[in-house]
Amino acid sequence: MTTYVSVEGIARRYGPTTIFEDVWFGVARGEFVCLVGHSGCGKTTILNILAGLETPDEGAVIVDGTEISGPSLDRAVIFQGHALMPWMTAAGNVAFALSCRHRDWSRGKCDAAAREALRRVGLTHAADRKPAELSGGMKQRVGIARALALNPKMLLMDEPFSALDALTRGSLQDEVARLVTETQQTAFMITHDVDEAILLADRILLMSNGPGARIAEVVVNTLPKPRTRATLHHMPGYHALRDHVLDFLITRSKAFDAKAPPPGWSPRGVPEVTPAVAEPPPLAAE
Ligand SMILES: Nc1ncnc2c1ncn2[C@@H]1O[C@H](COP(=O)(O)OP(=O)(O)OP(=O)(O)O)[C@@H](O)[C@H]1O
Repeated sequence: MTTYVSVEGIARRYGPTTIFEDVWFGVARGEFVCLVGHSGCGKTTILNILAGLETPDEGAVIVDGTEISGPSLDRAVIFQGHALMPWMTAAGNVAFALSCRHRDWSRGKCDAAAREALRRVGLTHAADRKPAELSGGMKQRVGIARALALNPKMLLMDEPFSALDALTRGSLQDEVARLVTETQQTAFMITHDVDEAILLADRILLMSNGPGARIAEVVVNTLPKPRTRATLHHMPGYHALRDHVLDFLITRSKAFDAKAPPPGWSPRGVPEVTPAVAEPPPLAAE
């Protein structure tokens, strides 16, 4: 896989406080990368830097060979809140984004493409409703439809399901897993939910606690796709993977010290681990 995004030594500082520094990683074309870490370590800042909404205090982000200098419709963001325009219908919201992306498209073409995008997320029936007439999950679906309709080169998601109830969250996670696998979408997502990361990610970046946070470890998720929430925990390797990420969050994220790093760690050579292969396959059913 070719590297699409290259994050090269970025840092964020506020006065004397370094939130994170020396952060290096890449995202390959078609890859789904999740960033996991405790509150305050700088995850949203990193996503905003990738989106071009913030500039790093040091380092650079190279996308497709060019350093980014601001936001682009090539990198669509799905936020925690859905950020829909309340006076427009669901279809209107998606069509508006499409008309910004494709200045030469007619109103009819934008509307048809918007309705197709809403169909893909199961919202055909709600296309003509305004956000106030939609549930939280439906609104978030509109946000997802809008981002996917733009056919971005990269999808950036900041805890897109965290404000939803557990049932809605689960079904949307499955939908996003299906859609990104189908479309081979390159994606970068922040989550606090370990199962969500295991469901969606090809690689999980584990960030140590701030201040002075770093990418401490990269976990390679070898569980086969397609994955669904219903089958995930039966997959051989799932428990080893989950325990590894949880152990990091509970103990190693605090203990990590970039001045006395674990053997084999360097900012540009963060160790990749593959916990799932360490777990023997379950015994065959009698
Ligand atoms: N204007 C500011 N001045 C000082 N510190 C700031 C400012 N803005 C953000 N920070 C700090 O930067 C750090 C990183 O914030 P960020 O939102 O990126 O963290 P996060 O890992 O995404 O957190 P969460 O998981 O809670 O969303 C936080 O510790 C925050 O307190």
